[in-house]
Order: sequence, then structure tokens, then C-alpha cells
Amino acid sequence: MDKTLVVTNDFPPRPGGIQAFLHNMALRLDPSGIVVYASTWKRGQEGAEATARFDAEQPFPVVRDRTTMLLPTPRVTRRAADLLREHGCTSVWFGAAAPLGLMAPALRRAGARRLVGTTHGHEAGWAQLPASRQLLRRIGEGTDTLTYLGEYTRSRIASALTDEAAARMVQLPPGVDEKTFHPGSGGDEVRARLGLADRPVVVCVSRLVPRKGQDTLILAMPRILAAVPDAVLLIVGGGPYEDDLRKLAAETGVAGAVRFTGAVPWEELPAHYGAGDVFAMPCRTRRGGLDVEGLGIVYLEASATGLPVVAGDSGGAPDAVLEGETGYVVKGGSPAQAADRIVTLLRDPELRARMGARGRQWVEEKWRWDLLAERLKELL
Ligand SMILES: Nc1nc2c(ncn2[C@@H]2O[C@H](COP(=O)(O)OP(=O)(O)O[C@H]3O[C@H](CO)[C@@H](O)[C@H](O)[C@@H]3O)[C@@H](O)[C@H]2O)c(=O)[nH]1
Repeated sequence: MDKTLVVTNDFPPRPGGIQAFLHNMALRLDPSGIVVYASTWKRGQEGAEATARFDAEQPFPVVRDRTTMLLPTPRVTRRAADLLREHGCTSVWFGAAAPLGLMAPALRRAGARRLVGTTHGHEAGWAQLPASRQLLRRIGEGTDTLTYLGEYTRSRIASALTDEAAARMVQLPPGVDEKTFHPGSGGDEVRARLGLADRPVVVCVSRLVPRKGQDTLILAMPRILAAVPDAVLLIVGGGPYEDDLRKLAAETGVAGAVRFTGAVPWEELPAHYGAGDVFAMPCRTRRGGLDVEGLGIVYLEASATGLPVVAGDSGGAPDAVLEGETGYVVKGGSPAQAADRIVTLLRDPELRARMGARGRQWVEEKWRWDLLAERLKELL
């Protein structure tokens, strides 16, 4: 592998799936073989300090741009080209192909020999509109390889590319750390802390945004409670939709059966999955296809923990479930469908155990970071 400049707007400590994807992959590359050029997390002292603390712990150098949103402006392109030369990098990995991949021709002129852009759900959204389709096409022509998460995102993105660029696409999905997420990951302690004892728990772990469908779960609760009266919905994660979700729980009359933990530290995440009997996130596509799920690492983290999953049918989310084997896919935005599948699972411990065990096995076979990082190394 040549020395690689990783150019990314999305990198921890900012939370989220793309950030986790990039960080996990970066940690599996030779630390002396990469340099990360990323945005700063948040404005102000607090953001700068959290960013500096995080960067100091990394085994590879992280160069932060002063901006909180890294875009392919002339200034950022010049800086990336300078970093490429200064560190002797010969390959470039764009953490999210759009829009930063627009810098590809300039970085090739600056000496890059291999340019790889990773696509996520958001590039599939770009493929929906005429102006952004044109930009995706340019990104496809400027890079050597665009990676994709699964069949859904591949087909959407490929439709915006030249046939030749589409043929160069390679699958690179995110993985799961199967040693961090495993059955028996300390859920009892979380249950005790939240006063859940042995109540049946439906857990959802995600950022709180409308697409993820925590609202659908709240609306499903009356139907779930009618069948399983002591069930609890445990909503793990933080985000801008929290106030609306709390209001919705009160209006629906289920506030007593819904617990919000807010965002939890990374070390506590496995135990929060472990506190659930069923994992559910019935995500839905919004804004005419622009706001769409790319895959959904959370389903895989839940499977690794040994939980059955109930997923929504948005974008590539069904790629993260083996229908009827590791869980079920329901229509996003349908409280009735979500409730029916959740009730089936809550009532049947054997089915839960069987699906959980199959999910764990599937993650070990197909979704381990170590396996997937090998694929990235070959591309770079
Ligand atoms: N520590 C912590 N982590 C959290 C919390 N809430 C969510 N996460 C973590 O944030 C990640 C969420 O990832 P995704 O489910 O993949 O969702 P996303 O942020 O919308 O990511 C987008 O890009 C991914 C990678 O391409 C796609 O898989 C996904 O579908 C989507 O398009 C998971 O690793 C999850 O554990 C929290 O409160 N605390």
C-alpha cells in the first residue's frame, strides 16, 4: 500500500455512521502509511478541545482544517495538495466521495496515483437530482474507484456515472467490531440503572432524526402494550428530534413506557444493546429520496450482540438484515407493521434466540472490520 492521504469532512469525535466507518478503517491501516485531513468538529473552545484530545490518541497524524465543513473549495484543494506533497502520499481516500471527490483531478496533478472515493447513503441521495448527478459523474471520472455499501446504493449511484466509471465500482461496506459487540455485553447493569428489571425491552440505538423512525416506534407502542403490557421502548442516542419525540410519547399516552438515555459514551454502547430483547429501527426514506438510509451499522451491531432486528425498508437498510433469519424488514413509517413484528418477537423467546444466534454468526462471517479493511488496502 502506498502512503495515503485521507480527505474527509466526517471524522470522530463527531458522532455518526460515516465517522465510525472512516475511523474503524483508518485504525486498521498501517499508521505510518496514512495522514488524515479532516474538518474541526465544532466551533468554539469545547469543540477544539474535544477534537485535540481525540487526535492526540490516534496512532496516525490528523491534520484539522479550521472549518467545520470541509468542502472542495480552492483553498481546501490547495491545502490537500500541499499535504499530499509534504507527507509523500501517492494515494488519496475521500471518506465521502461527494463532494470532496471533486478535488480528484487537482490532486492527481499534485502527484496522486490512486484516488478512491467511498460512497454512503448520501451519495445515493445525490443521484436523485439532475445537478448533483452531474457532479457525481465528474467525481466518478476523476477517481479510480468509487466504493459502495450494497446493491441499493450501487444501482442508484451507478445510474449517474459513465458506464466505464460504474464498472470500476467496488463494494466496501462498513463492518462491526465483533469483540466489542457480543452477547452478554453487560445489559443487566443498564437495566438495573434504568429500573427496567426483567421487563421486555425494545431497544433502538441511533441519532435522533426523523429518518431513523423512533417516532414510528412510539406510535407502535399502544399496539405493543396491548399485547405485551409491561414492554418498554428504550431510545438510545441524541439529536435534534428529541423534543418532538418526547412530545409524541406524551401525546400518544405512552410516556411511561418510553425511556430516553440521550447520547451514550462509546464504551457504554454495547451494554445498551445488551439491555434489549429486540432491536428495532424502522427507518423511512424522506424528502423524495434525498434523505435515505445507506445501510445501518446499528442493525449489525445489534446482530453481533445476539439480538433479533426489526429494520425499515429505507434504501440499503434491508442489506443489513437476512429476512426471516436475523430479523424482519417492515415498511418504514408503518407503526402497525413494526408493532406486529416486535410483538411476535417479544412473545417468542426461542425465535429471538435463534435469530440472535444467526445474526451473530452472519456478522462473524461477513461483517468483520478486519476482513473489510483488507479490501480497502488492496484498493489503495
Ligand atoms: N457512542 C455512541 N454511538 C452512537 C450513538 N448513537 C448512534 N451511535 C453509533 O453511530 C453509528 C450509526 O451508524 P449508522 O446506523 O450506520 O447511521 P448513520 O449515522 O446515519 O450513517 C450513515 O452512513 C453509514 C455508513 O455509510 C450507513 O451505514 C448509514 O445507513 C447511514 O447512511 C453506529 O455505530 C452507532 O452505534 C450514541 O448515543 N453513542
